[in-house]
Amino acid sequence: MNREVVIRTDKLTKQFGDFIAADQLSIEVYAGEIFGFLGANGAGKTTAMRMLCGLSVPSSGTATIAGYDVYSQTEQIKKHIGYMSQKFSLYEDLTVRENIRFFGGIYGLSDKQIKEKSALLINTLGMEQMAAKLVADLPLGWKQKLAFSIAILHDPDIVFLDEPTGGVDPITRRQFWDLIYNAADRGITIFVTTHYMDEAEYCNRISMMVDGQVKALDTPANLKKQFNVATMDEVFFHLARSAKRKGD
Ligand SMILES: Nc1ncnc2c1ncn2[C@@H]1O[C@H](COP(=O)(O)OP(=O)(O)OP(=O)(O)O)[C@@H](O)[C@H]1O
Repeated sequence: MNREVVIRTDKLTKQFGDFIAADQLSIEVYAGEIFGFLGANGAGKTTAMRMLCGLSVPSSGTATIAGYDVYSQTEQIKKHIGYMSQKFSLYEDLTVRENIRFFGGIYGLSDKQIKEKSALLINTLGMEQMAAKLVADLPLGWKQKLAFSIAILHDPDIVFLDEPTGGVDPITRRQFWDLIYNAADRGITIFVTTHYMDEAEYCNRISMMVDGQVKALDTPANLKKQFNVATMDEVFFHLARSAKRKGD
C-alpha cells in the first residue's frame, strides 16, 4: 500500500464548554486506504469528522487534510474532499439527474464534465429507469448509493462517510461496499464510520473511539489478535463496555 499520509492529526481536540467531545486525537490515514472510524453512540466520531472536513474549528491540536491545514485552509480542504453525512444531503424534491447537475455545479465542474459524469454515474449504478424520478421517491438504499456517487463526483482525494449504510439490508450494504472498493481502487481514500461490525471487517485499518479518545488503531486482524477474540463484534464490545458516556 502507498504510505503517503493524507490525513494527519496531532492531539486534535474539540471542547464544548467544559465537555471534551474529541480528546487529543492523533491519527494518520494513508492514501487509498479504507479507514474505519468506530465508536459507540456519542463517542465523538461526528465531532471529529466535522473538524477533519473543515466544518468545525478545533479547540486545540493540529491536523492536515490532503496537505491542507484545518484552521487556515478550509476552503482548499472542501475542494479536495467529499462528505456524505448521515442525512446524505441530497435534495429530495429534485430528480436524480437534477441532483447530479446541482452538485456538479457546486463542485465547479463544467457543463461538459457534468454531462459526461452524469451519464457514467447513472450507467454505473444502473439507474437509467430512475434518472427522472424525484429522490424522495427512491428506496433508501438507492439514495445512499446515489449520495455516495455524488460525494465523489469531483474525484476528491478523500471521502468522509458518516454511517453511510444505516437502515438498509445486508445485500444493499454489500453493494454499497462494492462502490467503496471501486473508489478506493481509483485512489480515493475512504474515511468511514459505521456501527456494523461486518463492515468493520472490510476496512484496511480501524480506529476505535471511546469517550472522545482513540483507544485502539490497527488492522481488523491485529485488533482481534490484540484482544484475543474471534470477531470485530467482540473487539468493539471489549472496548465500548468501558465507556462512561451515554449516546444521545
Ligand atoms: N454542538 C455541541 N454542543 C455540545 N455538545 C455536543 C455538540 N456536538 C456534539 N456534542 C456532544 O459530543 C458528544 C459526541 O457527539 P458525536 O455526535 O460526535 O458522537 P458520535 O460518536 O458521532 O455519535 P453517533 O454515533 O451517535 O453519531 C455527545 O455527547 C454530544 O452530545
